[in-house]
Amino acid sequence: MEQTLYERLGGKPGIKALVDDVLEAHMVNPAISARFLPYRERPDDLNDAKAQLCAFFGAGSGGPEPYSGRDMVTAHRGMNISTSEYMAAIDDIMSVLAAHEVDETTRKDVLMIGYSLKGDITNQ
Ligand code: HEM
Repeated sequence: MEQTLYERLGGKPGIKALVDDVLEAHMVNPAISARFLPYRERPDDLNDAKAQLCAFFGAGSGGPEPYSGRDMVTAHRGMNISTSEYMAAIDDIMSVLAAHEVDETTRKDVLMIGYSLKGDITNQ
């Protein structure tokens, strides 16, 4: 039987490692670092954000963990995230997946899911 996306991403530990590195990448990406650097001063909030992201990606990729965070429109409302900021975030995600040697089909699957959320996240 085919593996779920969750399994292909390495399950819970694999997704945790990806989320950690994606947030680190956002903090040094000049296009979006200003949005994320405040978390450096608030490690508890950073850990909460990471836990929400792990649950979101886990639940969305076929894993057992429930996601109890906000929907994407509500979570990003009022931030006025531009299309170029959105693309910068997607670039970080794709780079981290490549660095973790996630295979190309899986990278494309993640890209499609990310792209499907664009309208919910940008210009809200
Ligand atoms: C595919 C793209 C994205 C996904 C899947 C995503 C997912 C999420 C999730 C699951 C949360 C947690 C929601 C909660 O705590 O209830 C969140 C929060 C957040 N996102 Fe995104 N996001 C994306 C793109 C972006 C972009 C492009 C930015 C900014 C450049 C951004 C900035 C933030 C910030 C600052 C928060 C924290 C909000 C708060 O705690 O008030 N996100 N995102």
